[in-house]
Amino acid sequence: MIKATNLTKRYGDFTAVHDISFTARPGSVTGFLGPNGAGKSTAMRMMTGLTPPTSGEALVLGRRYRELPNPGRHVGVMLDASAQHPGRTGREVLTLAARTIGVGPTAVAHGLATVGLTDKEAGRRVRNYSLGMRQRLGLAAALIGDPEVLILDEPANGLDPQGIHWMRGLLRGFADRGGTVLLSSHLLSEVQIVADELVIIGNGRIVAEGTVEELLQQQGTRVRSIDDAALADALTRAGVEVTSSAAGLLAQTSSEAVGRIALDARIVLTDLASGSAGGLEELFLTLTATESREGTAA
Ligand SMILES: Nc1ncnc2c1ncn2[C@@H]1O[C@H](COP(=O)(O)OP(=O)(O)OP(=O)(O)O)[C@@H](O)[C@H]1O
Repeated sequence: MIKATNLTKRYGDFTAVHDISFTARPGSVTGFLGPNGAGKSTAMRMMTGLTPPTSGEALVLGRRYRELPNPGRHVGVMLDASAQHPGRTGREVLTLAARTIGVGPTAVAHGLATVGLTDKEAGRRVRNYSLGMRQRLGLAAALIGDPEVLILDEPANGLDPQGIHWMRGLLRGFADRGGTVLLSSHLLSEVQIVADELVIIGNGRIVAEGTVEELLQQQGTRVRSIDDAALADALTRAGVEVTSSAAGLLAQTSSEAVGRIALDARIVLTDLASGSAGGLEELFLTLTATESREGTAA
């Protein structure tokens, strides 16, 4: 697993990562989500021993990354897919990665097959790769040591919808076999379809975390019924805060509580869902609004 405890990084008087603590667990895909400049890459660099924290610590499989014996056999890392040597072929990049951590050449063919790069593509120089192909190659390099943990910075960047769907299957399978996955993105849509748990970061701080369902529940419950006025009345009488909009009623309680109150009032529900009409997108924008460039400029 990955455990960050009070992880902080300061550059002069600028704090890029401020006191973040979270755990990414085996068997689940944890999405690290935040707008540009939120501190995701800096946090991942600290987790993989590339940047020393100013304070706090990040442990991977119970140790600091640099203290892991042959870390490539335990932790697959992809921080910058475009950093691969442009003059080498994909196969050369993977062969070098395999040699560095001491795995045999069969791992190269297996890695290429896993990420769907053909023999012909593997023979081309990386400078001629599309961004999506580089991401696939980066993933193959991260997976080559058969690690238990994956730390991936913006792995879906440059992938087309089919590519994102494919990556989701790959990471899901990895997690289902007991692996731990931490992946970052600035796009909710990318993370939402892949991740079980979300850690949302804005301006270096964690602003929300939990499963998609838990985060949606924080926004309340969206409900429609055959008589919204009567339902709003019943909810208010039960002490639940209710607001009305074109999308129906938004009740500040769980969907179970709304269902029970409607049952008691004998009102038929026609629609019941966690979260506001804007869903997680609205939550993400609200939580990170004051932290993002647009929020700061406004
Ligand atoms: N070496 C450095 N020196 C000074 N500031 C830095 C350094 N590295 C990162 N920062 C700053 O820290 C902040 C967080 O950057 P980081 O790259 O971690 O963000 P990010 O969430 O990964 O963003 P993006 O989605 O754009 O990749 C930014 O304001 C960045 O300019």
